[in-house]
Amino acid sequence: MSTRLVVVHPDATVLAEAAAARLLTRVLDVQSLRSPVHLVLTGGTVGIKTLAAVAASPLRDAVDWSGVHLWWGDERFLPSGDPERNETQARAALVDDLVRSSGLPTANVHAVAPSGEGPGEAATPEEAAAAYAAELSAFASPGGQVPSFDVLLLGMGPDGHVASLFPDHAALAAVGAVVGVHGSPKPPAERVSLTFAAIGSAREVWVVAAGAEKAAKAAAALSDGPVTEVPAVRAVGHDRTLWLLDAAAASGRG
Ligand SMILES: O=C1O[C@H](COP(=O)(O)O)[C@@H](O)[C@H](O)[C@H]1O
Repeated sequence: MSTRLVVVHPDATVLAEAAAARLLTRVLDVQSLRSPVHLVLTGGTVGIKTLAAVAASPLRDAVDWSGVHLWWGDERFLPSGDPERNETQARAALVDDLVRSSGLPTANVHAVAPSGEGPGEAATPEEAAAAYAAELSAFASPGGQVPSFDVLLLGMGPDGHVASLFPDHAALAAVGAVVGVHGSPKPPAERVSLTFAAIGSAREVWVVAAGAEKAAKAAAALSDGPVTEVPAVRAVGHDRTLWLLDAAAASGRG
């Protein structure tokens, strides 16, 4: 049975540092049991702050990064290197440094294809989604569509979206592992996202959120509100779900 734990930190900085320490400890624990480790990164304010805290932590040197694969829960469908791409921000905060200095193989960094016409680029979100699904499937656990994700990080928007699954959007009902998203209410309009099926297959899902503007939707998700209004309610890990909040984001709970 899946368990849920809510942990409240005083502010966004402590939240990011605690989430980073927790993530590195989890990787070390998993590496003592099995290899490789599959981690899913998130974009968003606290998500990227958490990656920067991982980069700054002395614990990162205890991890065998050659046995870690990095994936993304969603991507903004934009050209390579665009500053709004989750990949670009994660590379700047952590990933490029791990490749440069900590032995993370470039082949273990599984980004969603950027928009464009060149090699490794995709003309539409659907084309990028299909390529990402194929990459996930190449590392899938037996009988599955995606790898057995050890930790899947998600940010949550003030509207309750997770990954690129927005309230009242058709992508909430998508089947398969990955969906191309059009008409996102948050720019850019075109995105690529893991589906709820893929998110729910992760061993652990960790939602990281900070700020008073997230309080109402965090409270709604934690009291099992309707998924069409608060997609984050379906951010549930197979074994465990962690909600890592700052005090402001937790302030809407009764
Ligand atoms: O657009 C996105 O937004 C969310 C949350 O962002 P935040 O800045 O409100 O924390 C993020 O989790 C998601 O990955 C991203 O594409």
